[in-house]
Amino acid sequence: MVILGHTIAFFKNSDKLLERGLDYTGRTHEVFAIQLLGKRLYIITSPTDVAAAYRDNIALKFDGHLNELLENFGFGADAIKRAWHKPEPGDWCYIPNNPVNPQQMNFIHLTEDIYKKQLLPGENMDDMCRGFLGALHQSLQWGQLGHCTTSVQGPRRRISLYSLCRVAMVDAATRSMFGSHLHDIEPRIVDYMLGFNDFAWMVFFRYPNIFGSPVTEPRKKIMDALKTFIQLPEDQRSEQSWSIKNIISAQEIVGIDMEARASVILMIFWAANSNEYNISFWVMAYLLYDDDIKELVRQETEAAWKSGKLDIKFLCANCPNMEAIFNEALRLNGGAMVSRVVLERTTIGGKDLLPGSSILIPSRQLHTNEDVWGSNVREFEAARFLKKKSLARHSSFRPFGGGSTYCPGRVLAKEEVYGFVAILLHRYDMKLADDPSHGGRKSPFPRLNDTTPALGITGPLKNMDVVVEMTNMLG
Ligand code: HEM
Repeated sequence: MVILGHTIAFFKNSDKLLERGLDYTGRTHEVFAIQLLGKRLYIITSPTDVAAAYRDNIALKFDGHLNELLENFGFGADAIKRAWHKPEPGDWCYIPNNPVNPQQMNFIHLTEDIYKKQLLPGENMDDMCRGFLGALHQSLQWGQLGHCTTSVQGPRRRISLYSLCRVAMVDAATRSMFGSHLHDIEPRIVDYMLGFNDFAWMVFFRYPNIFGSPVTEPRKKIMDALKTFIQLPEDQRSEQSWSIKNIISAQEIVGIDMEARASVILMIFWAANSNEYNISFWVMAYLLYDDDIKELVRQETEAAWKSGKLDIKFLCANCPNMEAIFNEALRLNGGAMVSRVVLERTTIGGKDLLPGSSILIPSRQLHTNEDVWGSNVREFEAARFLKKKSLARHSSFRPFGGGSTYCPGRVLAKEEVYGFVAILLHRYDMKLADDPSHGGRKSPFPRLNDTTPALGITGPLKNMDVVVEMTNMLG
């Protein structure tokens, strides 16, 4: 086994470092290791090894990794102890027939259970999606687009696609979880979430805080707003989602401090926001750069409008071209690096993994494995997932992770992104604007920002936006 690379190379360009690792091992996709902040990280990239790692819930556990995450987000030792404590009769946190926690789970597992019940398909998920789409119907109105507009000429305006996606999607996710309460407490909550997400990798990878990190201020502003929200009497949180209400009740019972309470909500709030605006940006960009595909998807999505109302279930079940493009966008831009702590000696791909180290499953390297995807791995191919439907279930396609932490928001995410695209294409004629800085021609397709460690869907490189000319079709 080879010990490669180092911390600086990882933070400078994690993708390049991992590609160097693959080259070093002859691109066989065998397991290799790097040293990161003094710790050994095994990199797992072959489809069979990935499937084996996700199956191994004993030696490769997420719970070990979760403690690190909780600490990074603001949990102290007392809160961690309380959060893992399973209520037993006579305990301070034991309530017989507890309606919030009928199975008497520890707070961590109860929280996971609550957000799964919120996010997996069912009534709670539908409620959340309704809140999200309701917010989009408002924020995507012609008169509300000032925040992303660079110029207006009669019925036409020029907009920044990236700004549109960032603000509209984060605003909608915030309202779907907290109603209007968090906006009322902190009117700049969307900006702060965007600022936090731009540098959230620093929190995850414990980036050394030598010069004061850019994630500190947005994190503090969000935490302050969440602390105020949590302490509101319940009747003043009337628009909150089912899961937020239940998690706050569970926190009160277990008695963790306010910093830890707000940290839990921040983690979930962040998970709901960290991928959606970037994937919406890429899907829209692919459509805008190919008029034929855009027209195909417009016709597909238009069929889901019934008497002026969008039928979201119909939309998600009847748009094969949209589905193929969504998957291809996830494949090319999904950079999640799923991590597990090695708790017991175990073997993956014939290699012994030692306790005390961690594993990393980098989806970018899975999604560009030529043995699986062919020689055009780095190219966008709109029909790739249409031609071979089984690719969507391949072990080397992991935009939503897998195993015990398989993204519970994956179905909701699809409804939200499809809904966003369907509303835009229904209301507006959208086309690429001529770009004066490119001699009046269209700007080149934006490049993926692969320069910082990715936690999910990555955005474009700084200053590589898509400028769009929009015309209002609804008058
Ligand atoms: C295209 C959009 C999305 C992508 C690509 C995505 C991706 C992921 C990935 C890769 C993980 C696993 C992380 C790990 O194992 O370390 C994850 C977990 C999670 N996601 Fe998503 N996600 C998306 C949308 C959403 C949405 C909309 C929500 C909620 C509204 C959400 C909530 C969560 C939660 C709560 C977890 C943690 C699960 C756990 O640890 O048990 N995600 N997501």
